[in-house]
This record gives sequence, C-alpha cells and structure tokens, in this order.
Amino acid sequence: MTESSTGITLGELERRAAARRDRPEYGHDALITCDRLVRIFSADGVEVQALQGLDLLVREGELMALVGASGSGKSTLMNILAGLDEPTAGAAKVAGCDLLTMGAKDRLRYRREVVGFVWQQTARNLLPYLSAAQNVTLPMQLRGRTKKKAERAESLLSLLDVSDCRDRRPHQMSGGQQQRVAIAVALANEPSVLLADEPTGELDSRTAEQVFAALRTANEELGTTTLIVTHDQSVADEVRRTVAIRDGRTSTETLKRTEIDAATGQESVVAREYAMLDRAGRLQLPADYTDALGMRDRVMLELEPDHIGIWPDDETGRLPPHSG
Ligand SMILES: Nc1ncnc2c1ncn2[C@@H]1O[C@H](COP(=O)(O)OP(=O)(O)OP(=O)(O)O)[C@@H](O)[C@H]1O
Repeated sequence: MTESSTGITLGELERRAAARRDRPEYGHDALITCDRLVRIFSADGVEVQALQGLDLLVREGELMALVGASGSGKSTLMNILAGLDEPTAGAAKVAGCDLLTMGAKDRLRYRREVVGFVWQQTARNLLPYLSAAQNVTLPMQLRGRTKKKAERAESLLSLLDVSDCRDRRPHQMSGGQQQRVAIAVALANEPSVLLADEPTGELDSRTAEQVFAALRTANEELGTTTLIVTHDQSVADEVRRTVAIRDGRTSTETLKRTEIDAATGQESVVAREYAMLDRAGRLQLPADYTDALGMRDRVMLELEPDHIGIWPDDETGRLPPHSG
C-alpha cells in the first residue's frame, strides 16, 4: 500500500473519498431545504445582501419559528419560500419543488397547492366582501375542487375555533378571529407547508397566544409543516424549535425537549440553545461569550475525544491545557 508524506495510505484516502461520495445529499430527508441561499438586491447602484448563504432544514410535520431583528432577512426568505421572489444563488427546495428552476406555470401551481400563507396584515389575508366560510371556500374553487368544499370549510373553521364567524365578513370579526380564519384559508387546499409571516404582529399578546395556539392545533391535527416568522422572541415559548437569523444567515437554534427526572419521574420542559455550524464548517460564537474572554481575530482550537476546545489567542504563546 502506498503511503503519503502525512502517513495516510492511498487506500485510506480512497476509502474517505468513497465515504464522502456515499454521504446522503444535504437535506435529503427535509421538506424545506435552503442551501447556501443568497439574495442580493440592487437599488440605485447599491447592492444589499439580504441573505448571505443561509442554510436551513425543516422536516416534514415540524412546527418551527424563525426569529430575527428588523432587516435580518426574514421577509426576504419568506418571499422566496412563498414562491413570490427568486434567490440570486444557492438552492431552495420545498416539498420536492426547486424554487430556482421553477417556470411561471409551476410557480403558480406551487403557490396554489404546495404552500399556504398567513401574512401580518389581516387585510391581506381575507377578501373584505366575502364571509369567513366563503373566504375559506374560494381557494378550493380556484383550484377546481368540486366536492365537499362547504364541509371542509366548516371543519377547518371548527378546528380553529371560529365556527361562529362562519357568516361574518372580516370587518365583523376581531383581529385574532380574522387571523384564525386566515389560517383556515391557508389550509383549504391541504398545502404541504404553511408559512406565517408575523401572523401576530398587529395583535395584543393575549390574542397573539390564541393565534399561536391555532397554528399549533393545525400542525398537530393536520400534520401540516409550519414555519412562523417573527421578530417577537416570545414565540420561542410557543414552539419546540426556534431558529434565529442574523445578517442573512441562521445563527443560533433553541430546542425544547420534555425530560423526565430519573429519580422523581417528574416531567419538565428544558430549552437548550445551539450554535449553528454551516456546511463550510463556520461557527458563529455568541458575542457575549467572545467578549467575556476577550476573543478577537484568532482563537486556539483543540480536538478532544468528545468536544472541541476554544481558547483566546494568548500573546505569551502559552498552549491550551492538555496540549503537549
Ligand atoms: N426590494 C428590496 N430592495 C432593496 N433592499 C431590500 C429589498 N428588500 C429587502 N431589502 C433589504 O434587505 C435586508 C433584509 O430585509 P428583510 O425585509 O428581509 O428583513 P426582515 O428581517 O424581514 O425585516 P423586518 O422585520 O423589518 O421586516 C434589509 O437590509 C432590507 O433593507
């Protein structure tokens, strides 16, 4: 067996290359895949990079939130996933549809059948001159569905606890009721994905909770994969997975798990925050961590059997603990 200058045999290099080849494709088991997604806007000769290589995977049946400050790129991402805008580079797939290569006809079918949306502005979700039931029935009519439209509208309104609004027009409903009817409209054609862009932005916190509860019910009862985008950090209490977006990239992720105490058998919900490691191996360290240890420009790394240690660059040239 030939041996390279690093002591690795040719056989070992071939084995590693084969393992890389056989590795499943990124996002192979996800319903939504964003792979190094880039969106650049050009206005008056100035370029704005709204998305800067964003990676995101959402599995089928998940209910998750995407949070971020104003200008972080949330709406840009949402418009791409809704099929209303096209990315500049990277890849985006939803339920097997490629959002970069899709033609105009497929894009229309995608918007009508694959995704449902709820927008922040209640007026954008419902037609003012139709009743709640008629608003829910309309997408089914547009799709050419002939049977059981009224029954489906009725059962969706009941699931979202707004049956009593059946015959009311939007101006005869509260903001929270309008958003729950909007969720029913978005679900009318049984979409694979429900996208909600700041669905509680115009509501007070109690009403917002009811709308989040309606989104949770829809996700649990119908299994619809749901992505909620908001600048409201309190959404993390409402969902199991919250991904934070910063400067056009995903930065941290918080997962909530139910854990059972081995001694007492008592259940508790534990939230843990993770940093995101992108596909190029880049890790964004939280600013409060790096500031606390005065880390800047360079850090020292050490591989341990079960973790990687990171130390501030020490000008005295001291080596990290454990190193020879
Ligand atoms: N059509 C556009 N033309 C030029 N720049 C744009 C356009 N749309 C968005 N941007 C810029 O891209 C960046 C991301 O904007 P985006 O609207 O996605 O952020 P956001 O997180 O949704 O913010 P907000 O919560 O305020 O809606 C911002 O700097 C914004 O100014």
